[in-house]
Amino acid sequence: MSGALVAEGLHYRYSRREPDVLAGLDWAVPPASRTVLLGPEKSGKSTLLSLLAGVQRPRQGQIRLTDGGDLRRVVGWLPQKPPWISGLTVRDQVAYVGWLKGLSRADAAARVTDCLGDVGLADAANLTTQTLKPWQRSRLALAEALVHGARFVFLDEPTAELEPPDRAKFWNVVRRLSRSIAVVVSSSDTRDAAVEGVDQVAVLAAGTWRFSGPQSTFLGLAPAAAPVPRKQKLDPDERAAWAAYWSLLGGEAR
Ligand SMILES: Nc1ncnc2c1ncn2[C@@H]1O[C@H](COP(=O)(O)OP(=O)(O)OP(=O)(O)O)[C@@H](O)[C@H]1O
Repeated sequence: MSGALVAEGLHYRYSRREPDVLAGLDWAVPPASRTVLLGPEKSGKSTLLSLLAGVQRPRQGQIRLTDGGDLRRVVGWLPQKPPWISGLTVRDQVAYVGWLKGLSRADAAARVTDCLGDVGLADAANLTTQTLKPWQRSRLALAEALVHGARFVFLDEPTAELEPPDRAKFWNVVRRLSRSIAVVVSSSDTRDAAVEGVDQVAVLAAGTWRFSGPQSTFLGLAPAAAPVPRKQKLDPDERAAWAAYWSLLGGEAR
């Protein structure tokens, strides 16, 4: 089994005039795992994931692999609003991104078929990007995040726009991918923390951890006295996730 990705003492702020968004965060992402990162709006989820994915650099602190590999070669990133190149086919866009990430043309072309299969887009390989539905576009971006052989992928709010059937299919893709790679999913929907097979849950608020640990421990935090949210029908685990989150945020969650 290969090593974990470890972050130590991460500090980040967007400008000198503004306070730190992250103020000394430590974290570890195990290999071949599924992690859900929860937090209220503007708590720093996107900032943290973009640092871990190498899109931005921390002001202080370090991110490293415990097995000493080259971080840039093993991380992949799915932004909240993934861009696409109009006019290319799905196959060509993924191959192009692979080439941009340093693969030879031949290696990129060879990886495309595997990646599109892994994300459930094999049937869409010859469609042009502008004809894709939103869920297909986010799968395309996921294939791009994986094309160079990522071992850790960071997905920023990938379930935010998905209806329940597409959400369930998305989690099936994550389960399949995480047999060999670590998948970290940020979300503002506590139902994602209750999905079967999630290993780790982390809760970030105002740039500091309120919780980080196994899903079973997280669900066990649920106080019986938590109010029941009215807007959604929740199964027992989803209700436990919501109640645990609510109590970790000191009753601020809605
Ligand atoms: N490009 C940017 N320039 C300046 N400030 C930013 C930028 N991006 C984020 N911020 C600020 O950093 C803080 C954390 O934002 P971030 O997007 O990381 O949180 P988040 O938990 O992902 O929020 P959301 O769920 O709303 O996307 C917020 O105060 C936000 O306004």
